[in-house]
Amino acid sequence: MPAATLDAFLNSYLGDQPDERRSAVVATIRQFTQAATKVRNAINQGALGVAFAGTRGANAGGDVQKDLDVFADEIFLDAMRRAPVALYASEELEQPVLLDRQAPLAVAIDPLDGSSNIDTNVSVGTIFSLLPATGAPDADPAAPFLQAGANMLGAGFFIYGPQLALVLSLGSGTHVFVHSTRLGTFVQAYESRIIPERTQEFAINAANYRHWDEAVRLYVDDCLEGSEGPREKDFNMRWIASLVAECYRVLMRGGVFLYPGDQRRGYSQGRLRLVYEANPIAYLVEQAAGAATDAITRILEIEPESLHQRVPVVFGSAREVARIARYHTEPSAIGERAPLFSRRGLFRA
Ligand SMILES: O=P(O)(O)OC[C@H]1O[C@](O)(COP(=O)(O)O)[C@@H](O)[C@@H]1O
Ligand SMILES: [Mg+2]
Ligand SMILES: [Mg+2]
Repeated sequence: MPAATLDAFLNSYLGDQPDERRSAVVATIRQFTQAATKVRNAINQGALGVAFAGTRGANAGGDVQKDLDVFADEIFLDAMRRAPVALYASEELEQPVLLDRQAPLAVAIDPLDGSSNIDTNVSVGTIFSLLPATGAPDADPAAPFLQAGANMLGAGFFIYGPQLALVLSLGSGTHVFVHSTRLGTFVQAYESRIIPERTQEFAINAANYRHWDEAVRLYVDDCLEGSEGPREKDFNMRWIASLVAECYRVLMRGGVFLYPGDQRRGYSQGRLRLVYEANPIAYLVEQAAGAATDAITRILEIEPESLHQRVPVVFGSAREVARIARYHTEPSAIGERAPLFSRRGLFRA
């Protein structure tokens, strides 16, 4: 495949007679790439950087805030001040920031995803969504962010890993660009991604096993039984604790990711945030022929009720995501572990 630059890709998205919205999308992505390069440079400095992994208080969602979370938020907010963006809603901020009330876009962002990995030199990232700026930005700044994810104009994430990469969808496929230090720009590295519909790899934080509901336990039990269980094949398990890294892996080779709700206090809706994390990831996964649900319902159809709400998340290879929904919606099959053969029919690959 000839390597196309991000610029060439964005120009072809613009077409010959770009409308205001498309022009705004492109201008915003250009600002994002500059900001991401700055954040990557800070991450590359590791402990040599300024107060790199220090902690602050808690953010709007109640998570411990690291200095790098705040630093990344400031860099991206600053970049969005130079973009045609009306409102900036961040995981790190209580309320959206009003930037340019005339502008056509609203940006939702998780400026630094996977922050628990900062000190461990594991990939972290920045996740963003582009939404149409609806309503009156002064009167109701939350309104554009409470649209169902299906209304998004585009979504993406940067991953600060061994490679700096941008995963991007503007509504027709999911594209991966790697930053070329030689060219000083992002270059398309792969064909538009297609997530295989079947998989033998799952990702979940198994330390929470005792807190899960029965459907999730049964699903994982069946995977762990491997070729001797009802799935009749062996599985591999992964957990990076960095959503961007998990999603990147799924885009590259398939797999399924679960962060379900569980019995821990504050975790009934899992850990991930609908507006800042689940929606953009679901958009990218669907655009790559995968599926994303809250275990049952398609994520992109959920209408957010509040900016920082959490949602259970299951995404990846479409058949595996559908199978996990069946573990939830057909409890009779779940309740009766025996006879094994009755489950075999229902859950066979
Ligand atoms: O530590 P846990 O419970 O396994 O959760 C890991 C998940 O939390 C996250 O780190 C949440 O994102 P933030 O780092 O932006 O808060 C995800 O990237 C990851 O999938
Ligand atoms: Mg996150
Ligand atoms: Mg974060």
